[in-house]
This record gives sequence, C-alpha cells and structure tokens, in this order.
Amino acid sequence: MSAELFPRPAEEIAAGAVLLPGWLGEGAQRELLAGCRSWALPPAGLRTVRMPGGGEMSVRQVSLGRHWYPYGYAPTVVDGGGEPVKTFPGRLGEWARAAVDAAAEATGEPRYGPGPCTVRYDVALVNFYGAGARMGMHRDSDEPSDAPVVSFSLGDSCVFRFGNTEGRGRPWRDVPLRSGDAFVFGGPARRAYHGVPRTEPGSAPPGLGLRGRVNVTVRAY
Ligand SMILES: O=C(O)CCC(=O)C(=O)O
Ligand SMILES: [Fe+2]
Repeated sequence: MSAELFPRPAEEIAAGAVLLPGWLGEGAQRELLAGCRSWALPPAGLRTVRMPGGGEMSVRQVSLGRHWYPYGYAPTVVDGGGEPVKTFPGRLGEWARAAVDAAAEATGEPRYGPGPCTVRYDVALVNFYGAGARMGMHRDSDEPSDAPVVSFSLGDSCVFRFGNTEGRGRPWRDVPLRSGDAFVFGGPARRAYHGVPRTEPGSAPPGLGLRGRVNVTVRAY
C-alpha cells in the first residue's frame, strides 16, 4: 500500500477515547494477522458465540489469556469444549502499552494516569467479521480492571460507533476504522457503550491477504 494521500491525524473521539490511524504499519499488521490465524486453530480456536437468549453472535471469536463468554471470563472454554484458553502473548501487551502512551501523548491530557503505561495486559479477544457481521452496542464491563482497552483493526474497514456511558443510545460518534488503526478507550471512556454497525466488505488493503475484518481487543482483567 502506498502512503495515505491525506494522512489522518490522531483524534480524541470522546474524553479518554483516542483513534490512532495507521498505528500498525504493514509489517506489524502482517505479524498480527499471522498470530490471529494461528490462534484461530483448534483447540480453543475460532468459535461462534451463543448468547444466553439463544441467539448467536455474527462475529466469530477467539480468546487469549482468559476465555470470554457471555458474560464473564474463565480459564477454559466453559461454553464450548472445555479446553484451556490459549496463552496471552506478551507482545500484545507491549503494543497495547505503547498505544496507550501514544494516545496520551496525542491528547496532551493525563487521561490514563501519570507517566508511561505500566498496565499488565492479560486478555485479548480476537473478533472475526465476515461479510454482514456486526456487533451491537455494549460495554466492556466483564473486567474488574479500569485499565484502558486497546483495539487493533485489520482487513476491511468498518464503522465503529462510540457512544456514552449512560446507555446504548445517542450521543455517539461513527468513526471509520481501517486496517492498522488502533483505538484506545480508557479513563472517562472506559465503560462507554460502543459497537460495530457495519463493515465494508472488499475494503481491506490488497497486500494484506485478508478477506473480512479482524479486530483484536486487548484488556487487563
Ligand atoms: O470490532 C471492534 O472494533 C470492537 C470489538 C469490541 O467492542 C469488543 O470486542 O468488545
Ligand atoms: Fe467492546
């Protein structure tokens, strides 16, 4: 991919929620995608998540570090085959801390506490969006930790709807996320509602070799 014609600057979408466009370069995107492909393999690989109401999430998912299920975390795939969850890769924690520092620097506000980020990240959710997949408005609230969540996007672009902490409704901002973008939400935005109303099939960078969208969300439990 050539450089952007109009580079997108870092932007604070809401207090504590920062978009870092193109934060992962092409090499890092390829590295992360290769990781996702290996994490997707069984055991404890890519799965369809069943909701308590009987429905299924359209986004398929793999957990790292701790297994997320609706609504909690467990050491094993408690709502599937019972296998131990895959290990959380330390490199994802390094990237997440660096993204938090970049977000803090971009806003010039000490939103996430003083000094460089020292959070011990230990959980990641890998979300795979095929054509038509979406994620409804929700909060990331199954982690006791208030540490910033860091999300990395690969492949197809999407609309990331970033709302408020009061409820699922407006006000919200619809933010386009593209391959390589990082999005940090912490501090006052940590428990804000957010979702992905749509992706744009076929919009992935041709060189990446991914059809669909992958999002990796790094959290501290
Ligand atoms: O796919 C995304 O960008 C958001 C994922 C998300 O909100 C989550 O995994 O909780
Ligand atoms: Fe989320």
